Amino acid sequence: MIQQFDYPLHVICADGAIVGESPVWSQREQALYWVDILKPALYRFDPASGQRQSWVAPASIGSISLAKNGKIVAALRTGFHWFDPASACWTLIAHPEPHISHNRLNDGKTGPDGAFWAGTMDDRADKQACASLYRLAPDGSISAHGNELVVSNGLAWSPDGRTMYHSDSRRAVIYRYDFDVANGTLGPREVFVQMQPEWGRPDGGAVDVDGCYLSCGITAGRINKFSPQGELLGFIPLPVSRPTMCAFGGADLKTMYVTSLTENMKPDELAREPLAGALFAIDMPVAGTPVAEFGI
Ligand SMILES: O=C1O[C@H](CS(=O)(=O)O)[C@@H](O)[C@H](O)[C@H]1O
Repeated sequence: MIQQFDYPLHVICADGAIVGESPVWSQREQALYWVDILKPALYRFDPASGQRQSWVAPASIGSISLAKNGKIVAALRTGFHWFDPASACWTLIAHPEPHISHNRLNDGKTGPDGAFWAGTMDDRADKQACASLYRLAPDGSISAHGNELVVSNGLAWSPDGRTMYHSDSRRAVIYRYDFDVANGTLGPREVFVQMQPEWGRPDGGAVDVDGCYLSCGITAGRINKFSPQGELLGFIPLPVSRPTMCAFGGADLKTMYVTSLTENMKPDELAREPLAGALFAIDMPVAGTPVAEFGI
């Protein structure tokens, strides 16, 4: 039986982001970072003080990861970059696809191997399967781990680090791979979930301490909760139709932050959804699995 989970939901920021994405919780700072891909901008929110900061990014910013050196790794359209919040400087690390001008880097996350995993997406309206998944190692080298994707998305790892989840939003499929933490390598790709239309397309995801995969169902206005076996257990309804990514935060990792978008929404849809593009916080009964920081 599929359950509806009505957990308390709070609006953190209702600025109408173009494409809000990549919420990342900093345990060290007890603060949340996230991006608006197309603005393009990086944000920081301190729940204790309510204070917000923002930085303009030099190109579309698909995702970010915190790094062990206190900086941020960013997946910009122009390649992987370092961002130093202290100096507000962006520095190129490497570009995986300088030859494909219509692609941009999209969803990304640091895995339990300490590397930043991020994939690309076809940014054209008529999307083709020309995107790939990349691993940026702490030494700055890049390796490819899958191609013929349309919109790479949904990266997350199981609590023991031995399973990696990854989706292709436009193929409406979530994959799972055995993950070798010591070597940062993947086993064969397996279908974890083939989405039903009413569940939405699979956007960003996160894993809780029970090993359940929570996936933003973009266009369906919900977060789908899947068991470690890929069974739909239920969903969290949202006041917006296009949630983009979720991440656990708070001192106990029991706050789920959720970003959303307004891109390509028609005026009547925007009128019906005054919170489109907002950042939300949901009080969760089960804590999330901590996300690793980039580096060794
Ligand atoms: O991560 C993203 O995913 C969405 C998914 S979809 O292509 O709409 O299915 C996309 O809208 C967004 O631009 C992108 O950043």
